[in-house]
Amino acid sequence: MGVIGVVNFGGQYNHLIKRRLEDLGFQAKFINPNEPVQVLSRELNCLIISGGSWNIPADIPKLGNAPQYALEFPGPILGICLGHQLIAYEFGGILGNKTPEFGGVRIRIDNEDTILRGIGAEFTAWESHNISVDKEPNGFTVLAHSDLVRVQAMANPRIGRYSVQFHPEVKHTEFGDIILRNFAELCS
Ligand SMILES: NC(=O)CC[C@H](N)C(=O)O
Repeated sequence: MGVIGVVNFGGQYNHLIKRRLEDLGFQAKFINPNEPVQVLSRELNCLIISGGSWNIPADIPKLGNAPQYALEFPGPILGICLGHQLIAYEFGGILGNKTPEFGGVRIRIDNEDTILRGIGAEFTAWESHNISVDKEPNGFTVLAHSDLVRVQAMANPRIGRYSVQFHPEVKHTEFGDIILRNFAELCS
């Protein structure tokens, strides 16, 4: 079984991501975003780039090597919230800041793909963001939307990039464990 690195920007839910993965039987460790991508590539099978207070693109210089991870890490990556926005931005998607969402939001699935497999048509997820992904990058498929935000989840399985705007690690997100497990199963 592979080790999952959780890139830690000090977001309020980061400890939950690690604990949930461990509860599901996977091995996880926190990663300092200043670690060189070459070191991570040797030690880890996959990465989660998680949430934090930084805003993209203004705070990109504060994200250490994470932008490079998004582009160059050889294994699968799951972006959560800030990580979702970072992956979108690095691959050429369009971000906006007109549709903040906080608290429970209804998510509608457009395409199950990998990470949303086994959930059904819709579910309620916990959100905590000001920035949003308004247009997915070329090569990515939109997996889910909400009333306000067109890209709640997206994937490019060919290059192993998956991301969600909401927080699957928070208990208030229905099926959060299924989403984390669907991703973690790609890591062996
Ligand atoms: N929770 C987060 O990761 C927030 C990301 C970003 N700061 C935003 O407001 O959209």
